[in-house]
Amino acid sequence: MAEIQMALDSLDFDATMALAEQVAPYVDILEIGTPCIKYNGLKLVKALKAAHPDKKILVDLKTMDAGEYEATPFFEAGGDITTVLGASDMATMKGVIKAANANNGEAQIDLIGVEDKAAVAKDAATNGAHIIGVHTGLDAQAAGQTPFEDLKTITGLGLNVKVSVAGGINKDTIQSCVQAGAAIVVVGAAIYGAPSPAESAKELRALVDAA
Ligand SMILES: O=C(CO)[C@H](O)[C@H](O)COP(=O)(O)O
Repeated sequence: MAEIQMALDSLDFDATMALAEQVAPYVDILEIGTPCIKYNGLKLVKALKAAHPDKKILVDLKTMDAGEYEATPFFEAGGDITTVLGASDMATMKGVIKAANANNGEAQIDLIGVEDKAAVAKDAATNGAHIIGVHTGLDAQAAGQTPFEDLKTITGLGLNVKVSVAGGINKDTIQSCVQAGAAIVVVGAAIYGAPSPAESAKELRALVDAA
């Protein structure tokens, strides 16, 4: 069964906690988005884990250097998954993988901006990555890009890792992502931008479970 990850991309601490409360019944992973974690820091990781001990917390650090050093406190604060850029040095990725393993967590390699995504995915999987993230970022989405072809390329490699997909996923595309082999589907704007985020998350849950 594929997991749904809700991207909490607001900067506001209280709004983030409130949105998590609304969507939690329908999602598996609560993601603290990159701008949100930079703005709010470890305090938000602790608060979110305390409020939702049954959910995985992904901290979208998008680490680029000093992997183990940067990721460790976020795992210790209650994060279950942190992200590291596939554009970083393999030593950085290995540092985050080491921090994850030391804390019973998972390291996700984010392929955002990576030219040869298949090569990085293979290398990261060989080095113990837990999740490979196929990701079209917000700025690339605004330029008309989508993650769907890259998703097929990465799942087609048959690597022994979970594949996550993010980048403008909504109710019209979520089932095809699951059918293409995504173990985790990430949704941000399609939930937080909906008139009722809870209703949107509920609808997406039903679609994923039926896929
Ligand atoms: O990581 C992100 C941006 O870098 C977003 O959280 C991710 O893309 C999901 O949001 P959306 O569904 O709105 O694209």
